[in-house]
Amino acid sequence: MSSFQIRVPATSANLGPGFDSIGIALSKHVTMDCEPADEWFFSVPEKDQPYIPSGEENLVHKTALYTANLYRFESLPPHHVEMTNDVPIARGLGSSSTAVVGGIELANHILDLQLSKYEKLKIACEIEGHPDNVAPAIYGGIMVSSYDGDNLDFVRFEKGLDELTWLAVIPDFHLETEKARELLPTEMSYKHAVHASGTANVLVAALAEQNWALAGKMMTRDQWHQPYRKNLITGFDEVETTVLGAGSLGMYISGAGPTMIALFDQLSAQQLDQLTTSLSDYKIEALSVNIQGAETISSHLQAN
Ligand SMILES: Nc1ncnc2c1ncn2[C@@H]1O[C@H](COP(=O)(O)OP(=O)(O)OP(=O)(O)O)[C@@H](O)[C@H]1O
Ligand SMILES: N[C@@H](CCO)C(=O)O
Repeated sequence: MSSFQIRVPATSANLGPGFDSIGIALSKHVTMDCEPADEWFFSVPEKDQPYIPSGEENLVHKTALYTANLYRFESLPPHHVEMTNDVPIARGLGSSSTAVVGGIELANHILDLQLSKYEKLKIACEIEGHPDNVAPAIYGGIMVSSYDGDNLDFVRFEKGLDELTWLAVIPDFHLETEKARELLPTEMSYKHAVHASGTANVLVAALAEQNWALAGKMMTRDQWHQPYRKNLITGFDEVETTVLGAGSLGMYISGAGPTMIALFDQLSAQQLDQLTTSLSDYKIEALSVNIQGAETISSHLQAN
């Protein structure tokens, strides 16, 4: 067995009202260079070492073993995995999904399982519980998905997305998804849920019609999670006012936060510079869509 490389994109979930259902793959990646070894070892960038273990308890390995077990393999031949990570941990850009999807790719390649993207997504949903990050991490583009623990259905959008800039405004603190979910109500009135689902419906229709202005408007009107989470993000209102003032079509909390994403259909280099200066307390990155999703490349292909 020779060496190979796995690349998994960052993802931004929810897009406002598409809670646990909608997500987009973006132009940041985790790269895993894998080669056979005597024991499992994940070589993690220094900045990530406090959060990502280097041994078999690493989420990538746990997921790979879970996948192997599903297909009646008791173990996986050990590998050395050199990770390069451009996706910040616990910031709302789908880092845990890069690990889950990376683990499925790892098992698929080492054991030659020949899994389809749909089979990979089913496994990823069993682990993550909701498809919003893992679906675009596997397929690329925007994925609108529904998973109830058994049935899995989705629609994928990619048309016109390359015209857009997804400006990530990344605060300098971590927010674990588990903690951000504890803030959400356990019940909602029927009337409120109908209103919240109407907003999500219009978002999806706007994405289908490539009506980006309407999509941006719906992103800011979410009722499912943002009203409960935005108070955790000091400066949320100020960031929103700044990006809307600079021509953003709408801003939402990416995944469970704390990153905020502002959608732009036009953003010049000069505007980007101005925003970077005005929002100097944050890391600012102008991202674009990733269309291909996760990829595994064998070493003989890498050399070509
Ligand atoms: N590259 C990686 N390799 C192994 N484990 C990882 C990796 N990246 C993230 N993780 C695991 O995922 C955890 C972070 O998951 P969490 O769901 O809190 O954040 P997130 O996925 O970045 O955010 P969100 O789901 O809101 O987009 C980390 O603490 C770590 O355990
Ligand atoms: N839909 C999820 C994304 C993070 O996993 C949430 O907002 O909690």
